[in-house]
Amino acid sequence: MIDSGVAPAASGADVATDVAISIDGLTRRYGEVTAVRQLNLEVYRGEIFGLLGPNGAGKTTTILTLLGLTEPTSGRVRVLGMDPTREAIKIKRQVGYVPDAVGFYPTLTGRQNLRYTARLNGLTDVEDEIDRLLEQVGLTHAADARTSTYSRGMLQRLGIADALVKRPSVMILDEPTISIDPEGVQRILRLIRELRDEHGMTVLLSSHLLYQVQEICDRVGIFVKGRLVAVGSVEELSRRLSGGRTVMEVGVAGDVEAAVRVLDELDGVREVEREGDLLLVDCADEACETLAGALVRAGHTLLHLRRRSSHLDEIYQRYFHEKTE
Ligand SMILES: Nc1ncnc2c1ncn2[C@@H]1O[C@H](COP(=O)(O)OP(=O)(O)OP(=O)(O)O)[C@@H](O)[C@H]1O
Repeated sequence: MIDSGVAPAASGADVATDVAISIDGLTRRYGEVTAVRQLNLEVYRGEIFGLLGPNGAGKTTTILTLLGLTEPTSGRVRVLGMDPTREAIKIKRQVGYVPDAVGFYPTLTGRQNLRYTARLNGLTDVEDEIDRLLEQVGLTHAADARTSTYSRGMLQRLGIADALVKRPSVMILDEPTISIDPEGVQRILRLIRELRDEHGMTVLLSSHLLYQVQEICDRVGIFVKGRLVAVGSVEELSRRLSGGRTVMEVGVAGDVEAAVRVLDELDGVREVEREGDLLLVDCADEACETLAGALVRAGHTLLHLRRRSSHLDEIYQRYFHEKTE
């Protein structure tokens, strides 16, 4: 059994100023299907949090509950301290939402659609902001074309600009880059990171694209069949799975075989393997700190020393299989 690190949310946690989203015992059933089961989760202000999980795991249902677009069967949800069921309109003003399939008025241009959203939100004097957003999502060239001529990826980019027009303090994105080309993805990820760094925006995104999530998210939650089976940073989850063992990458100048002999002798070192110019040292967590000193004392010059953590896809597969077997 893998320790999931999933603890119930503290009661009344949403009143604390550092929590943007709090979910406490959320269950959502559709007839016989339980889409989300006893979910407890907190997303902190200024955090980028990734929801991961296979099709049908319950990610979209959770997001719709946060936006007041569907009601919990039981449990309690708060967004910026507000109850989405009762204050959906207020939440809509402060939360930008990018659904997986974005719809716009097809006969209006991208720019006109953004203007329309701004007006709906009571914002005036937004022309410069709209120009900037179109540039940030890479749509300046198509700003004055009707959205009926946009590709799916272009609509998705416009969806992100549209959610940002109202200057939200929380952004919720469902598969934000699924139709966007790799170069566009890098641009969008950079933008999300900048918005967090510069404006302290809280970001919740769902994705299947694990490398992307690994690159951008501070913490991730892994969903399987309506349950959140693990929460933490990629490094924390990786450490939890490794059961107190670590792989260290070591690079030394000169006599590599002699370095292998030094490492093999150390307490807590289980195996030393070669991978190109590097040595991979499988050792107990406590042994990691002794490697560098031992090598230097034996006269080796250390060129590289780094803890190797699991990639998110490895972590995901492990938790996924644990819960479905
Ligand atoms: N309106 C609905 N009516 C009935 N069942 C639904 C409804 N919405 C979702 N479900 C079911 O709830 C479960 C969770 O669906 P949900 O869309 O939340 O998953 P997801 O993790 O977002 O999946 P995907 O990655 O495919 O978008 C699925 O079994 C789905 O069939």
